[in-house]
Amino acid sequence: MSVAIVRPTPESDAELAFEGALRPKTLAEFVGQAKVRAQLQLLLQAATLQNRTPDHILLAGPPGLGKTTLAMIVAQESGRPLRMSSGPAIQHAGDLAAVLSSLVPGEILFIDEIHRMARSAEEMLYLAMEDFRIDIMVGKGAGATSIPLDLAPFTLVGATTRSGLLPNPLRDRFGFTAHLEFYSEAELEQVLVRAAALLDLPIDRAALAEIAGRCRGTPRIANRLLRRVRDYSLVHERHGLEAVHAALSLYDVDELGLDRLDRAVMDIILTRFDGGPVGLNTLAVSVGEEAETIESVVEPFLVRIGLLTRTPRGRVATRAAWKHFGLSSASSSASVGLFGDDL
Ligand SMILES: Nc1ncnc2c1ncn2[C@@H]1O[C@H](COP(=O)(O)OP(=O)(O)OP(=O)(O)O)[C@@H](O)[C@H]1O
Repeated sequence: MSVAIVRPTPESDAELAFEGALRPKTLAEFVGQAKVRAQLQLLLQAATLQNRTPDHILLAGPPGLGKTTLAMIVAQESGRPLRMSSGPAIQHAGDLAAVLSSLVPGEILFIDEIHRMARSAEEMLYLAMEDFRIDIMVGKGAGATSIPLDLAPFTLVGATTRSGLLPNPLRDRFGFTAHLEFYSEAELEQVLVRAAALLDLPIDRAALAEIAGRCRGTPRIANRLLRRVRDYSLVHERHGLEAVHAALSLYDVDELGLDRLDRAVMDIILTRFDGGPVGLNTLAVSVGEEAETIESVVEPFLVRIGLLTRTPRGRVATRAAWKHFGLSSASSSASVGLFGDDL
C-alpha cells in the first residue's frame, strides 16, 4: 500500500495571503540570523554611499527560513524595484534574455531556486553578472552570429536550497553568500509573538513557546502551526496550551516538531534497515518522495537535531533516534508505529 505523506505547503490563496501579511518588511523587523542581517546591512550601506548597485547576493538554506523575505527586504532597504523569477521558469537562455533585457537600471532581480535554471541560461548569466552584458545568438549552424547587448546594471539575488548544485563559476560571481541557519526556539517565539500581534490573536506566551519548540526551526512552519491552532481555538473554543496540544496532535506534529515525512524517513532507516546505512535513492523510493526533497527539506533538520548522520555509505540513525522512538536495534523489526496500516 502506498504511503500518503501530507506535508502542508503554502499553496492555497489563503495560505499565501497569510504568509504575505506576516512577512517582515525591513531588516530590523526580520527576526534572528543576526550575522546575515549585519552582513547585508553593511553591503547595502556601502553600495548606497558609493551610489552603485549592491553586489550580487546568494541566499542559501532550507525552505521557509526567509530567503524570499530577505530578497524583498534588500529591494525595500535599498529603495530599488524588485523583479521576481524562478529557476524552473527559466528553461531556455531566451527566457533569461527576455528578463535581463527588460530590467530598469538598479533593479533587483530575484531568482528563486536558482539551481533549477537551464544550463544555457546559467552560462548567459555569468557574463550578465560580471559585465552587465549578454550575447544573443542569431541564426543557426555555420551562419550563426552573436549580437552583444548591453544591460542596465542590476543586482542578482539568487536563492537556493541546494547551493552545492550550483556550478563554481556561478557561485563565484556572487559578491556575498548568506547561509541561513535554522532558528532557535527563542527566535521562533519572537516570530510567533510578532505574528500573533499582527493577526490580533489572543494567545498566551506559554502556548507560543510550545509551538516554537515544534516547528522544525522554521518560521514558515511556525506561522502555519499558529494558523492551525487559531482554527482549533475558533472551532472548539479551547485556548492556550490545551489548544496547541490538541491541534498539533491532530496534525501529527510531535514534541520535536517531526511531521509524517520526517517520521517516515526515520521509520524506514530504523525498522527496515536496522539503523542504516541507507542510500538516499533507496530512502526516497521507500517513502515515495523525490530524493531532492529528502535531501534538502527532511535531512537538514534531522541532522541538526541529532537523529541522523550522513556518511559516505549512506544515512545512519543515531543512538538518540533509537531512544526517541523507543526502539533498540533488536526490536527493529517492529515499526516505530507511526504509519498505522500505511506501510
Ligand atoms: N526572520 C524572520 N522573521 C519573521 N518571519 C519570518 C522570518 N523568516 C521567514 N519568516 C516568515 O516565514 C515565511 C516564509 O519565509 P520565506 O518565504 O521568505 O522563506 P524562503 O526561505 O524563501 O522559503 P522557500 O525556499 O520555500 O521559498 C514568510 O512569510 C515570513 O512570514
